[in-house]
Amino acid sequence: MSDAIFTRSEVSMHCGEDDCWIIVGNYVYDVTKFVDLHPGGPEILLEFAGGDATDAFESVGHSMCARMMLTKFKIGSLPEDERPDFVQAEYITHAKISLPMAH
Ligand code: HEM
Repeated sequence: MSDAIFTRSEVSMHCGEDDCWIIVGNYVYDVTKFVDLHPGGPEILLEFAGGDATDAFESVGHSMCARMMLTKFKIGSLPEDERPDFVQAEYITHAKISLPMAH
């Protein structure tokens, strides 16, 4: 299931509180069930519904716990030509603790 490829355009169709996908880095996450549970509140997550939350997710300084949590919602990846041009930190890719890679 997490081998699936979704374009940014496909992701953008899942933009409601009952169907909420977001992009963080190279990956696509279905966070529908998490929206109401988000410690930062549902509204802030819904602002990014169907869109790219990479910068917002990183700039808040989410804990390792939040990063591990994110991996549980992964449903697929962006096509290679739609991926951001940075190397995804391993803690998101494999849900294991490691230092972010240098750009
Ligand atoms: C689905 C992805 C997300 C997950 C799994 C997640 C998870 C969490 C968790 C576990 C916390 C508690 C503090 C911590 O452990 O770091 C938190 C806090 C917070 N999150 Fe998220 N978050 C997500 C997306 C976002 C996005 C896109 C934003 C947008 C800016 C955001 C904004 C915040 C803020 C502002 C807090 C701090 C709340 C406070 O301390 O009052 N989160 N998040």
